Amino acid sequence: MAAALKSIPPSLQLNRPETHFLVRLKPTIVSTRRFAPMASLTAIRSLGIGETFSNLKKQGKVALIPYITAGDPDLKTTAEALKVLDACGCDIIELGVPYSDPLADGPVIQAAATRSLARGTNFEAITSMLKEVVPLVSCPIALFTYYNPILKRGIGKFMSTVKDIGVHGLVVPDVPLEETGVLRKEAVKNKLELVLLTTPTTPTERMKAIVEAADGFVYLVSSVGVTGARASISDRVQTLLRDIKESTTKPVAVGFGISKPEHVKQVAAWGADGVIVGSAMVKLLGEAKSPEEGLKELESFTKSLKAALP
Ligand SMILES: O=P(O)(O)OC[C@@H](O)[C@@H](O)c1c[nH]c2ccccc12
Repeated sequence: MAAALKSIPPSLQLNRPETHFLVRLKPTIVSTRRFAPMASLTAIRSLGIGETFSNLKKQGKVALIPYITAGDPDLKTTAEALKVLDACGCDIIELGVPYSDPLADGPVIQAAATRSLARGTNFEAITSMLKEVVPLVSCPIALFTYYNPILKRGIGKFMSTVKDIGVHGLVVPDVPLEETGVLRKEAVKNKLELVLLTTPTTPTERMKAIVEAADGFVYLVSSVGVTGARASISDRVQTLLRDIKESTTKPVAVGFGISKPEHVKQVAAWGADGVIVGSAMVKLLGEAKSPEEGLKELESFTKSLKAALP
């Protein structure tokens, strides 16, 4: 794992409130949730990722997108954390599938993956937890996984499993652009939005190809290196956002290093459609004295970030 801390290998190109009054399954309860208008009483599905962004844009709002590692400190707490994040007004949630060789992750998320795997978290346990929780969460969830676990299960099988649990999107940081064709075809077939990543060192033509192929949103990695809270966010992000927005009308969300309300405010002011916060959230949950303590800290931290966003 220590090796993984080295810089990312060159090949590894990284690459809410339409409130619909809805009669839920139990017709006695009416709730204001961010769900698509229901065709029937049988299916409750939140809005998709792209739809969420377009709703926010109409309201002049910026998406708050937390990332947490599934199973850290345990899956029960992950289930609670998803509900807390949703209740605090997060607009999309990235849920990470723990992986043994997370090349693009810094020490906080690496440690979270190690803890989660050590507890025996596996893909099957994550999907059964999600089957329970997704209907209770009003914002779309994007499953975050490295490419290898997808290949291990078979792309088609993986995609249909993910669709069946009601997840809306997929973020695969290490899929080489050249291999996104197959992944994207299966994702589209299963109505999943495949988010692709561009970095400060991605050549312009390659960035344009990534942006063209991305669904849901474009993930702009704010800085070179691995994930992890930074003291400040490089003002290069402003230029990178401008360059990307010259090539697309697709929403662009910025991640890497964002860990304070002032970061969130700054990145939104630079024109981001969404801000992604991972390591700072993962640290609160995974390193707290108890799961309850972690959930409490997650709630107040998330509220502070939400308050800083337009
Ligand atoms: O942890 P940070 O610095 O806040 O960055 C978001 C990041 O955690 C999340 O989007 C993510 C987790 N693992 C990744 C690997 C590659 C790219 C992005 C990620």
